[in-house]
Amino acid sequence: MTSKNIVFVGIIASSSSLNKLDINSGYIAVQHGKIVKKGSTDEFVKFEKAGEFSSYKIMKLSRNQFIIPGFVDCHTHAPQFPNIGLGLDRPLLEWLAKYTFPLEKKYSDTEFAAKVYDQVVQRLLTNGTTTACYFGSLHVEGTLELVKSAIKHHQRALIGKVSMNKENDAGYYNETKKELTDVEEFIKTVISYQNELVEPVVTPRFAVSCDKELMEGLSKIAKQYDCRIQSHISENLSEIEYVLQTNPKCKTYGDVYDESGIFTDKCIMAHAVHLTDEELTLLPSRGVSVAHCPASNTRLKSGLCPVRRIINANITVGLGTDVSGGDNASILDAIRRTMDISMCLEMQGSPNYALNWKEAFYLATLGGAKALNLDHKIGNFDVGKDFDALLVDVYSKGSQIDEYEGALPTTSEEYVVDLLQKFVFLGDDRNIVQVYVKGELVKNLL
Ligand SMILES: O=c1[nH]c(=O)c2nc[nH]c2[nH]1
Ligand SMILES: [Zn+2]
Repeated sequence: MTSKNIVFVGIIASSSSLNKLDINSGYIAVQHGKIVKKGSTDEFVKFEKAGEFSSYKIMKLSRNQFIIPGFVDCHTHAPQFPNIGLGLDRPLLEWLAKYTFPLEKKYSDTEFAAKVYDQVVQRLLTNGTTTACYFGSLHVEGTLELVKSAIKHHQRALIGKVSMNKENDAGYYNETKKELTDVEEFIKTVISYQNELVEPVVTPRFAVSCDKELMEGLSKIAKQYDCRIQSHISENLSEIEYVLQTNPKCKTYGDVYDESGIFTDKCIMAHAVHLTDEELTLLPSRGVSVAHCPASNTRLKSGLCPVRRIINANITVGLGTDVSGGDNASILDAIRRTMDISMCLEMQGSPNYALNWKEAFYLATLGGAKALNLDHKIGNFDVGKDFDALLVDVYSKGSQIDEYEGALPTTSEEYVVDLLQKFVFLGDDRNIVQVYVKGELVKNLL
């Protein structure tokens, strides 16, 4: 890894809002990992002539290359990666009991944990995920291995030791007191590493595996250490039924979390497929954001999440791959499924539900950064932000995208939009030729 002062000159694309994707020819200057200057190509030429960039490495992009912000995965389960693509024949609660808890239990073995997590972090960086919000397992030491892997490979990561105190067949849970002590130990240890890219997250698995006493204790810890909280909500109808049965005084699933102090502006909830109108008012009133996980919602037959309805309710939304309920560890896949699921809902009669590719790209970048409360640092290329970025080559050698001579428009404005569109619909890790996190080069195919 090398961190130099670099100026990138060429096509630069990033979102400033859901409806505004800026694609320009120009330059971005990066110093000590931060964006210090940007502007047009003419300005670059002027500054270069004046010697302003004499201490910088100059990267001139080719006609088929562009720079975009790194992808943000707002929700994935690192210990479940060995199960990716397997065991997707059961609905959520049966799937957890049959495949997921038995695998996650194995992370009491720190050697096993270290090996898996090293692969997981590298896979995500290869896919262009510069920031990931991870669920670990129940184990302090095992989940610290994930923290160490993220630090080693220089990935920006929010990492939670999973909390559960309700008995299950796998015996995969803790007594409440031990759980609260373990969570504090985990948080203190991560903070003691003093790594600027990695932060701990309080992580009650969901209200099926955590009782009110535990959730109240966890929300106090989150407040004490000023941590984010992540969990799951309203993914599956049987899950909702169970939560309401076991919390008879609550009218909605959201009330269960809210009454335990979980719902704050530092809270990220995965799924939210079946939210009621009351919950669609409650979540934004508390500043809760949602990680939209279209792959697992389909694979576990949980439902078609009405993401446009959630966005219209003023809830901040990012995307999650949710491995291994989700079967794909790339945010490009989450972008495409977001478009597909929202289009299915539109075709079933919900007008204007479909998200177009520019909107889905926003959710994968700035939307995710906002959902994780990281948009002051990442998500687009505003001056002052950290340089988390992907250098994409649409026609890189061996990629899936073929170049058809004369097929794309010749005006440069249309050409660059089409290039980005091709990547969003067809690209994969072979097109992501460089990945930068806070200015450090963490993947290089050039
Ligand atoms: O998709 C999911 N994956 C999980 O591991 C999980 N745990 C609770 N709810 C969950 N949903
Ligand atoms: Zn999940």
